[in-house]
Amino acid sequence: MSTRSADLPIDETSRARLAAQGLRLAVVDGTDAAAYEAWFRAETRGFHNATPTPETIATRHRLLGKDRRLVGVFDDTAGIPEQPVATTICWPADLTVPGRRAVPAWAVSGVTVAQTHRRRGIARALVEAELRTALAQDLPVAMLTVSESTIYSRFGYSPAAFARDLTISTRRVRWTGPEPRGRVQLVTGEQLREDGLAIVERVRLGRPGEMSYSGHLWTRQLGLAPGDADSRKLQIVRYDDPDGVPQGFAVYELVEDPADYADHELKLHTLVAATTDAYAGLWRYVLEMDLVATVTAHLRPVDEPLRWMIDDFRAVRVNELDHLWVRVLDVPAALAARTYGAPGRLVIAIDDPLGFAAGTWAVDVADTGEATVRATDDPADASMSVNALGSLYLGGVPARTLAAAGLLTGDAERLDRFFRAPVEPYLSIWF
Ligand SMILES: CC(=O)SCCNC(=O)CCNC(=O)[C@H](O)C(C)(C)COP(=O)(O)OP(=O)(O)OC[C@H]1O[C@@H](n2cnc3c(N)ncnc32)[C@H](O)[C@@H]1OP(=O)(O)O
Repeated sequence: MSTRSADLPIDETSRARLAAQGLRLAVVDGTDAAAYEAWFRAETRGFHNATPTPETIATRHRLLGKDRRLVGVFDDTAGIPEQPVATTICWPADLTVPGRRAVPAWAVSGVTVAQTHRRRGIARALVEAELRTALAQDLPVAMLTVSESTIYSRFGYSPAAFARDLTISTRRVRWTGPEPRGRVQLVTGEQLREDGLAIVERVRLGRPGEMSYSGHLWTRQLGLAPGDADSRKLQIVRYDDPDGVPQGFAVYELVEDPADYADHELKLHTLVAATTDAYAGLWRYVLEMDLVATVTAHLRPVDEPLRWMIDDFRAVRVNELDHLWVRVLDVPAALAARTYGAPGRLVIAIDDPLGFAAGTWAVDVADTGEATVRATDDPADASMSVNALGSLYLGGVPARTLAAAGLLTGDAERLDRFFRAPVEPYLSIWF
């Protein structure tokens, strides 16, 4: 699948649109080291990051060059013509949906346009091209995580999974949760390379919003990406159950407070647990660290049990952010990929300015929760934009909320009976 993605031809509509401006839209051959480097330098610059070292470029090329679709927009009159003036990188990944199953999705990332070429429709051409590329591969859904939440609604994307950043005042906290029965072990990233990924894989289907990943995204999480200056700060622990089986891990760094050595901040980068015991063991370890006054935890699930395992609710301050944005492209395939909370028939009318998802669709749900979905002329129970459908898709956003916000009309309670999932959607990584 991935080789095919990289080799698919460039979208003709966007190619012609950019050619009219004297720009060349092209697939970049990621297996060619020089072409990859030029693309990667442009992407790095687009995100205002430091110029990558040769080591970083070589590693990224090795990990990403072969199995990602790299796209660039070239301006042959630009100062560095071999470097694209715009980039994107895409690949197929499995997105977990309600019902412990996954839908194949088009992950879109690295969308940048050089400051010299902004606001002349280049990003629009790139983003729309990759929606059509997704459909050309029969991928019913596209997804991304965003730098700014103002960009992607116009293309039919909408937030479907939220996340929270936590700031915990550890001196106020006493552990009241279960006593973990296993053992927390300090390990190296290398030691966790295989076991850790196996744990990630085990939890993935239990949580709508999680996606399949490995390679670069996993290496980065463990601090094993060469050339990553921050990786030396990372410490890693693994949780082994009483039988010695690895059931979770945490990756964190400690930051000194120059004013008081006893007031370090522990930045929790990742905490993944396959069992409630591992969850308790890892959080307790983190909260009881000596010389630490504050734990900050980035990108945590909105239904984090932690606050119910300590004696002071207000020791945890919460900041919520939109995280995973979903774009439904093929309504029958996308909706049939998940299960539903109620049997029966639901008819929804979808408005989609780009056309892909537009229509009236009957969702017939069997007692098993599985659905068949087809176009219908029946009157709709509810009407909404493709954006609202994207937000409902993983089961986390209540239809009643969207109705109250004026984003859908019709029987929101019925929609909620069908669409709401028992597990809050969550994605534990940026991509
Ligand atoms: C999934 C990801 O990769 S998220 C990362 C997004 N990239 C970044 O944040 C890197 C820095 N920013 C950039 O590189 C560019 O400014 C981009 C990619 C955000 C936009 O590129 P441009 O080529 O300037 O956008 P383009 O001209 O195609 O604009 C398309 C539409 O988006 C709007 N738009 C573009 N950028 C923004 C923005 N930052 N905020 C709000 N709206 C925006 C434009 O007004 C235009 O609207 P309209 O067509 O509805 O009138």
